[in-house]
Amino acid sequence: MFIEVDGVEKVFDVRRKTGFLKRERRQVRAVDSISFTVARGEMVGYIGPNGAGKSTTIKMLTGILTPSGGRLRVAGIDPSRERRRLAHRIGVVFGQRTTLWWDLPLIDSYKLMHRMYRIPDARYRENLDRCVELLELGGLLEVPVRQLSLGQRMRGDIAAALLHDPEVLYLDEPTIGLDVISKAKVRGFLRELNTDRGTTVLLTTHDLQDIEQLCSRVMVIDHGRMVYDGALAGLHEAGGSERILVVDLERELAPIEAGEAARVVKVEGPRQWLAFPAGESAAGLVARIAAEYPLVDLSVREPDIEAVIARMYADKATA
Ligand SMILES: Nc1ncnc2c1ncn2[C@@H]1O[C@H](COP(=O)(O)OP(=O)(O)OP(=O)(O)O)[C@@H](O)[C@H]1O
Repeated sequence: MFIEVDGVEKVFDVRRKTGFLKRERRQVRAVDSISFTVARGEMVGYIGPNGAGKSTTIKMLTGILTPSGGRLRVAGIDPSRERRRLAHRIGVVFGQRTTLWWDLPLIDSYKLMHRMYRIPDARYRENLDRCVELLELGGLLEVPVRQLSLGQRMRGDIAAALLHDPEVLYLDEPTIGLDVISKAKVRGFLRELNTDRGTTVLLTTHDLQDIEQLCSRVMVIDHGRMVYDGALAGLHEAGGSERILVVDLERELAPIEAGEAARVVKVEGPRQWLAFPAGESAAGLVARIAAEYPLVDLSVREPDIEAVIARMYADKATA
């Protein structure tokens, strides 16, 4: 297995000031004995609520943090022991932070990485050309990073993480704050990277559509523990989660009757909200409504991860 995580834990010692001289010592178990493996070429989503332990896991996989217990291997390497050797084989993108030099034109950051990673010239050129083309960076190379939009900067960061041909790419919230078009570009690129080059991808996100469009497998962590590992459809089933179809009709009408497929949960003038199982396609439902009602516009809202996980617990508690 390319990534092996076996009973890995991370405990932080936290000191908190509780009074003038008083300090309280507390331990935070950020990751609590998790185990999983990822095969070479897999693209896996890693999701969970805020503070669940996702970033801590990624930091241990890159070697930035040393586990408090358990066993961890990436490409056969113990990340925290041989962080520099591993660095040549992995790429990391933190959506909320950039690895690019803020004041320099984008191309200068790439030139610095070329030297830092000692990437052979031909390989550097080839990878750069490919990223510039696929991530549409052509017109941006001479622009200082601080002047790039968030979406442009994110594409710039993804290219930076790939110049040294990593076998695995860790992405922490790569679509956070991006508009619909930028999201589509980033997702398209990642899909291609995974299918064409076989790069293993571990993707942390709050956007279930990232997972839906990219990953056949999703792992869910909550309070440091792995609570689900499987297909996204199975997660929706386990959580009984629902998507919401919002339809605008020509005029105010009685609640739409969609039979078993969906139920109206809200009506506001000509706008109606219908809940339907998240694992099912909206296409059939939309077609049926369009055939019988004067439909003007529609949109689909995804369930958020917090809601899906909360429902999983609610189901377990009542089971
Ligand atoms: N350096 C640290 N020192 C102390 N506690 C920490 C440290 N880093 C993380 N934690 C704690 O560990 C827990 C897990 O944090 P982590 O950042 O891994 O969560 P996350 O799932 O990535 O959350 P988010 O989605 O908000 O980024 C949290 O309770 C956090 O406060």
